Amino acid sequence: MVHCLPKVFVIQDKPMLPSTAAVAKDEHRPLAFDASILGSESNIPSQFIWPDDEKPCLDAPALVIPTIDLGAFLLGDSLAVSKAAEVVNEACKKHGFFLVVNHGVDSGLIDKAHQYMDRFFSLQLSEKQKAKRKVGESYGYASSFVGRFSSKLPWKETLSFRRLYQEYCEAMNKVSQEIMGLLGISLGLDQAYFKDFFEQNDSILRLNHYPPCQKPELTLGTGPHTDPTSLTILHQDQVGGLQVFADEKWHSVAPIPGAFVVNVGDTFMALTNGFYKSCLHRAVVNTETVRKSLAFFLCPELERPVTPAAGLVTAENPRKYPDFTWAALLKFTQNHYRADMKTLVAFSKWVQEQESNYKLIP
Ligand SMILES: C=C1C[C@]23C[C@@]1(O)CC[C@H]2[C@]1(C)CCC[C@@](C)(C(=O)O)[C@H]1[C@@H]3C(=O)O
Ligand SMILES: O=C(O)CCC(=O)C(=O)O
Ligand SMILES: [Fe+2]
Repeated sequence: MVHCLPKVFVIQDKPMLPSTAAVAKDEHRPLAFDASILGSESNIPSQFIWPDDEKPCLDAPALVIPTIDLGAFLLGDSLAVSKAAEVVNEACKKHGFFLVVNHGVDSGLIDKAHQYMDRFFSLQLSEKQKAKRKVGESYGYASSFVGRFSSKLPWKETLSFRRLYQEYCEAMNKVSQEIMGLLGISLGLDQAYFKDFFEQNDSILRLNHYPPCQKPELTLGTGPHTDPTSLTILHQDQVGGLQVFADEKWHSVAPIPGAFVVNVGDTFMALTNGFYKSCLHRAVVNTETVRKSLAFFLCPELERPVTPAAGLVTAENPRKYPDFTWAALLKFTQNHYRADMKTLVAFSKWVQEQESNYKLIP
């Protein structure tokens, strides 16, 4: 009901996905999230309250995270290479998540990227809205996706783009190529296999800005999901809030200055025919401090067929997913399905349905 809505909301366009929440008359119109005001609001709007079975635990135990010394791997010493390959193989088969240190990315560049981010998110909402993401597009400014969803809204604002932040993206591209070399070796493939596959790519950089929340036990900065993309290289600030699901429970991932958090996404899981798991994760918020993260999502070229390496399809491990393109999966997550922990299964079903519908047309 309109009188329940705090004044921080501004009316925007219609949502693309049907609401699953009971919405009162005027709540059919989605709203915008003004971080500067909502951070001190103790009356949390219902659209931001997550169902009980998905509510966060704020004191999750810390995960012991496998760590890769990328510098040592790149020197090519055979012992360091086989050690690194063993660590990623184990981590990716189990939960799809590891840390990378000694990666060679200048700390000044990372700091600069965070400072630019501060400048953007501290602008007034009306200014940020000038970069607003258009319906059906995956780039631009989004405040809680109020134009896309109407329940389980994430407590965050994001800015996603492809070409800006050139220097940072180039550094991430280089690191991701090196990690792809290591992932190839770890699967018994040629070091060049995934490097070649991802040499041309349609990657995305996303800046996540999580304002404080007075009731963090009710909300989520980013809901539980696996990334539909291939490999995510995330830099989180020192606040903490990232959680990973491993050994049947949620764990917190303590920030380590200068380290990158790397996780496998659904597209890479498909490329390995399910050998490597896409990592289930989420982000919680807190009452005191703004939290920021920079996520580089390595993605294949939009139209390049995503099909598993021949050596990974065997009699014991037959094909798990249909061939697809990143363009199709991206479209699926932007227009039909909100990425969660079951995206790849839902998408595979959708692809198969599309194919059988197509065959029915004479
Ligand atoms: C292709 C993508 C969709 C989301 C951004 C991303 O680049 C990779 C992860 C996806 C996401 C973060 C998963 C949780 C739900 C989501 C809506 C979000 O909270 O941001 C997802 C992103 C999206 O814009 O659809
Ligand atoms: O902010 C974080 O720590 C995680 C963000 C995330 O999972 C995402 O953007 O896909
Ligand atoms: Fe993610």
